[in-house]
Amino acid sequence: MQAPSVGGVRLPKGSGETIRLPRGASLTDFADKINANPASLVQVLFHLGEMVTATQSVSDEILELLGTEMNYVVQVVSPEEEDRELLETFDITYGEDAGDEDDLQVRPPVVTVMGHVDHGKTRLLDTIRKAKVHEGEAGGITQHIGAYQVETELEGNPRLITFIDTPGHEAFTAMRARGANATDIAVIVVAADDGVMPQTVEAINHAQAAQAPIVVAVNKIDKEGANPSKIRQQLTEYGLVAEEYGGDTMFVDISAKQGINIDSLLEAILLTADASLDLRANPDMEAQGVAIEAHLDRGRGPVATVLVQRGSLRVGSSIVAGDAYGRVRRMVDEHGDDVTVATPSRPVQVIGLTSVPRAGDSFLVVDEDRVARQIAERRQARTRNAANAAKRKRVSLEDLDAALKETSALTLIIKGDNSGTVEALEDALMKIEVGDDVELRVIHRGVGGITEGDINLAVAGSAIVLGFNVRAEGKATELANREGVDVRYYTVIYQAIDEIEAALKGLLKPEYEEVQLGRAEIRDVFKSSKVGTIAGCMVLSGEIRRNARARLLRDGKVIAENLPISSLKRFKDDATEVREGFECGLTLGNYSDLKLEDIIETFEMREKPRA
Ligand SMILES: Nc1nc2c(ncn2[C@@H]2O[C@H](COP(=O)(O)OP(=O)(O)OP(=O)(O)O)[C@@H](O)[C@H]2O)c(=O)[nH]1
Repeated sequence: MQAPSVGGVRLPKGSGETIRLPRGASLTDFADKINANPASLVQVLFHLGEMVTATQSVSDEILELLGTEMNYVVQVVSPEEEDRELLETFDITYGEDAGDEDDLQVRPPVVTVMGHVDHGKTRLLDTIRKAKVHEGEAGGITQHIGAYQVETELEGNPRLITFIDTPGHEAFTAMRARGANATDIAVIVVAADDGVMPQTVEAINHAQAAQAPIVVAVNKIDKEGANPSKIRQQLTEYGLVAEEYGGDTMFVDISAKQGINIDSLLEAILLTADASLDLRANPDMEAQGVAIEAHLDRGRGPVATVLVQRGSLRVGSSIVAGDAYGRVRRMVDEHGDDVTVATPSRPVQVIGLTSVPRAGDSFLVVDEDRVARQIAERRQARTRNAANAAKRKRVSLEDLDAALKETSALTLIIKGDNSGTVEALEDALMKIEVGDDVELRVIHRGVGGITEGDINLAVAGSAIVLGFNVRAEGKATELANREGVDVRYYTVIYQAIDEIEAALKGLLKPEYEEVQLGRAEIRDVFKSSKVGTIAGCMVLSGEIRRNARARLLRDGKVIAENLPISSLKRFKDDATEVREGFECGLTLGNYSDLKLEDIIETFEMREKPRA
């Protein structure tokens, strides 16, 4: 192994081998892989012009740059890839139907209802639930398990639709954030007496981002002032053109309250599904899908509602959901009835997990309990590592590399009375535009009063503490005073932004501009064996100062730049400055090409005030 030296540090260099790092790894993670000292990697990057600390999470590009420099091939692995590889070690593929075309069977569409606050999402889900009870289901839908299925009819054929029973796009996006795409079709509810509102637009954006076809339910048509055609018109702006206007989006006018046109809405959902989606899955494989709701039940232990997306889930199966695992002891549907087999698009409550998964976690059935446990444990370890890494990153301020201190940075801790303001303040601060040579860093943010912990962190990270509608608690104030920590209180966001902006400008490296000091004309040139070529001058304007910089002009052209006024005399005496209208003798370093009538211009560089 070679041991090259960068900035005096000896490093173990690779010979082209591949190292795999999770996305967002730090230099410490890198160093672990190659048995090096993290500080030496900080230095390598420093010499490459990148200033990062050992524990900070760095970009793919930096990991790769470091790899190239150290002669390793770096492969950055995303969490999804990591998980796929984990499953591969058990010979499991998640997310695909096994078998071929012939094994696929039609499955019901899964629908999420979204829309603006109070436009009737909950009411609509209730109405559908009550109106469309499975034939022979005496009790109706009695349980809220997070999703339910209803039976309806299309062109004389019985059909099922699955509704996710958590209205709104928060649940929808939370699931998508975990990589789960549980929804096939989005029903956007718009109240006909209110019109398109901000969250209507958000919901449309979310649905479109997920590439879920949209059916528009124009609700509250029973109300006075309801104007369904206005809704159709408003929505054309968002790319939703009603079929009757020549578009391909189905609009159905309904009243969730009076149960008007609910059947038409269900029909529209099925028609849209049939027209734009190929909803088929293989029921003859081990079940896979997504957890849509989970909680800890006092009597039954962890309870999770899962949506089967492919395969069939059976009582007795070994299952892993996120980092929870177990054996399916019992399955219950939305009527409170026991289920022995759940086929694609069927939501069921599963009892038998040893811990509670998160909404959006994927689940899958494996051959043996042992495999389920091993997958869950490996995922738990990964979650723990990620959490530890995050924690390390937070306290990393103590070991901020000296190199980093050389850059101009303003480090902040933000505390506020609620998470919304803290976020808003951080966002706004991050948007302040200052040059590239200064950086704003928020090392900690949180809700609540300013604590001793915050002050200690501020000391370690040389940070300023911003309190928005919160104050330092007793001991924290003492500590801040003792340690000289700057704690600032605000109640108005703009005031905070203005002050931080001013502080950032103070940190900017100064910009300089040239300021002319004076001009002199050469009237005489003589040589001295001791000091070289001397110019006898008349100061035409301003003043000539010793040690100022000068340029030489001949016939209006610059013939020499950046010359020093190295000696300056008035008659026989040394002078520091000679003003307009006086004669002087000077030398320009050892520059000797001086002629009569040349002009000497002197100037100095002054710090430019910032706008
Ligand atoms: N007149 C009339 N009122 C309705 C109709 N649908 C819902 N409402 C009423 O509108 C109000 C809001 O309905 P919700 O179903 O709670 O609305 P939501 O969209 O779920 O609201 P959030 O859960 O707050 O986002 C309730 O008072 C409903 O009774 C309707 O078709 N006609």
